[in-house]
Amino acid sequence: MDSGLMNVAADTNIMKVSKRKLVGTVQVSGAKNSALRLLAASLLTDEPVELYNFPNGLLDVQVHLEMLMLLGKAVLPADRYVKITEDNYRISTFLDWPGRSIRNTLLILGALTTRHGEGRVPLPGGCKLGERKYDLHVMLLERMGAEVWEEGNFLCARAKSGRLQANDIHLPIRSTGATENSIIAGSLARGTTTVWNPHVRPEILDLIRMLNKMGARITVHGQKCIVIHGVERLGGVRHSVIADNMEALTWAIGSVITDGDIEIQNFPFEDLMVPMTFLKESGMKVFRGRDSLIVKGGAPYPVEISTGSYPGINSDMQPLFAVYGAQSSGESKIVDLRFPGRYGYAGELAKMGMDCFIDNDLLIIRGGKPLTGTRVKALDLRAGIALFMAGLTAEGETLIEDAWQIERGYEYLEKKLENLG
Ligand SMILES: CC(=O)N[C@H]1[C@@H](OP(=O)(O)OP(=O)(O)OC[C@H]2O[C@@H](n3ccc(=O)[nH]c3=O)[C@H](O)[C@@H]2O)O[C@H](CO)[C@@H](O)[C@@H]1O
Ligand SMILES: C=C(OP(=O)(O)O)C(=O)O
Repeated sequence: MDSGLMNVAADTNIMKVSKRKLVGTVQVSGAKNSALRLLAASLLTDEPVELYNFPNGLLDVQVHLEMLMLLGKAVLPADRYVKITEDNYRISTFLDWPGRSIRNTLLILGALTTRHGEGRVPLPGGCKLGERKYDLHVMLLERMGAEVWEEGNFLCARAKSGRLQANDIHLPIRSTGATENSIIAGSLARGTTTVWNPHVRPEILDLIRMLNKMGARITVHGQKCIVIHGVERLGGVRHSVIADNMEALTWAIGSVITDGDIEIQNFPFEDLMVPMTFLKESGMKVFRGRDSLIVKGGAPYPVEISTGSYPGINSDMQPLFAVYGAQSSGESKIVDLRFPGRYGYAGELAKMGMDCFIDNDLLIIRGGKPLTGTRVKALDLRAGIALFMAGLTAEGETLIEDAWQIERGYEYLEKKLENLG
């Protein structure tokens, strides 16, 4: 069966995509951006952490699990499940990881420093989205009594009094990672930490739910603040990872633009209210089941969106909105307020025939032009999946270089596609 996707050369990591409709049923996996945070939180306890609905197939998750093992944790993966234990090892506070780094090393540093008083981790990696600073992570650890410094390719922290001290953390922007790191660091700090202007989004609520099950005392006060009463120790936990809203949105958009018909199971309705409102207003036809969404193909209309904090449209979603807009007759406009100028992918889509230009911070797409397959490059994860979706609508073959980027955030893509055609 032609899955529409073939990894033609594993060594050069090129993915070949051809035109096809997506028809059938697909199950949304556990969320990358939740699973990674929960893995960092597993460092806060010496007791077992068991995660269900766990996306073992994701490249970033595999990197993270290996990092945990390097630190002294034992990892037992099974089907959509992982168990992390400490087995009497002394956990190392120096993550001497020689491979590709991930953004989550910042949270690993927060977890090591709050539990062991110190940590040393590779500088953060992750998608290159223009300037991606980590000054807020440094600021919050310093506010909690740590000294933080860089040493070559490593970021190091040490609690000056041996244990982090709770404090007020005022975030100037609703940073996802800085909110998560404050929660992680605050959970074992001495006293009460208040995070003002936090980013409250589904992945963060999932992290808080798990930590509270472990014995943490964290309360969310709307978008105003999150209060964390530090505790002496945290225990083991069994927890289920939330569904990946990015993956769910990908299949919904894929169904429309390939004129397909997909039932998306495990659809996180609550987490996608705003993006789905925009898409429904732009021609997406949906039918809601109990925990699934059926999306039928049809004519997409142009979109006008800006990205921002939850419940708004996540910056990660905008490359998919661009592909949606490219299929519609008319002009679509995108502005990314989270990562201004995150439009590198548009240049790659232009190679396939997408008619677009950038005007200051605005991306304008003149939709309705047919796309043609050619050789393009996945500049980051979401750029990669956007090219992949565009490839499903293009005449001829699309060859995506650096396709490993897609595997960072989409597991079992080939297998899922087999069920969709
Ligand atoms: C693993 C994970 O969950 N990654 C997500 C997380 O990234 P991440 O947590 O890195 O993103 P942030 O929410 O922190 O970034 C928001 C904005 O704050 C700025 N900033 C951030 C930290 C800092 O120390 N200093 C600073 O200036 C960033 O440059 C950006 O402009 O949220 C982003 C959206 O918000 C998503 O695109 C990423 O997929
Ligand atoms: C930007 C992303 O991830 P990371 O923060 O891990 O680079 C993403 O998931 O799109």
